[in-house]
Amino acid sequence: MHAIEIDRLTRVYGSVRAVDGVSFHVEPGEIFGFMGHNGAGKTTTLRMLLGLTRPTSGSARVLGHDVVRESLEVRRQCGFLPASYALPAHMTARQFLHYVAAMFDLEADVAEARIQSLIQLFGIQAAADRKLGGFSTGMTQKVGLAQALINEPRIVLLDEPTSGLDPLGRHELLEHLRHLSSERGVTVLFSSHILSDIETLCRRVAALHQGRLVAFGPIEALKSEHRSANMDELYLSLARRAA
Ligand SMILES: Nc1ncnc2c1ncn2[C@@H]1O[C@H](COP(=O)(O)OP(=O)(O)OP(=O)(O)O)[C@@H](O)[C@H]1O
Repeated sequence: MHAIEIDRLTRVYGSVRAVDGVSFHVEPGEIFGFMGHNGAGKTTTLRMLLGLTRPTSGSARVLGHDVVRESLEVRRQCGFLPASYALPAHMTARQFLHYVAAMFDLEADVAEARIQSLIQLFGIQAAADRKLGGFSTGMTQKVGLAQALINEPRIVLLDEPTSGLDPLGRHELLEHLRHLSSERGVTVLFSSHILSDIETLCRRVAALHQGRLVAFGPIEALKSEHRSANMDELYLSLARRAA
């Protein structure tokens, strides 16, 4: 069974085909790159996978569950880091993580243990009891990733997780994702327009351009097929062919 299976998924907004007949699949435990420039349809696809946006047509399954009919089960097994969201400035990181744990109905002692280990995993012990309002972008991303892992998801969907991070923050985040995949077998769908991050982290990708799938497969094979030396060249070549 594929971890994620998308079949002719489509979402139309008026005259805009935000996602247009997209099909691809993601294997369990892989870090899969989902690439495309602004407006390509990445966020809309992720939202459909989580049951937050209803497909106009087509279907998708996450761990075998239909994303429309079984969206609660899908959300129970997924972690999600949205592209941008406002953390509650008045809460501390620890309070916020407890709040998210309560939404997943975690028992108090289970929540406590998980929060403690996530705080350690992301190295935010010193800031855990400070208010989120004063957190830097990098610290905010760490808390965002910690909340996405609170339910010990088998799949994490990350929407532009490295944008706004400095090189050290980016390096640390990519290391965390590698650890999740290799040590815990978590499947990571890594959506980004920062193609170098995708190249560093992922073996296989799907590329969207104006809502349509323009490539799917191993990066190395795509690069040689399109005679591209790097990811930017590859994406430009794919986009030109699609135009
Ligand atoms: N709720 C909505 N109403 C109308 N149009 C929308 C809506 N959501 C997305 N769109 C349109 O769908 C297209 C795809 O948007 P989407 O946010 O999925 O792209 P993206 O690849 O995530 O881009 P970005 O990297 O800029 O976030 C865009 O043209 C966008 O304007």
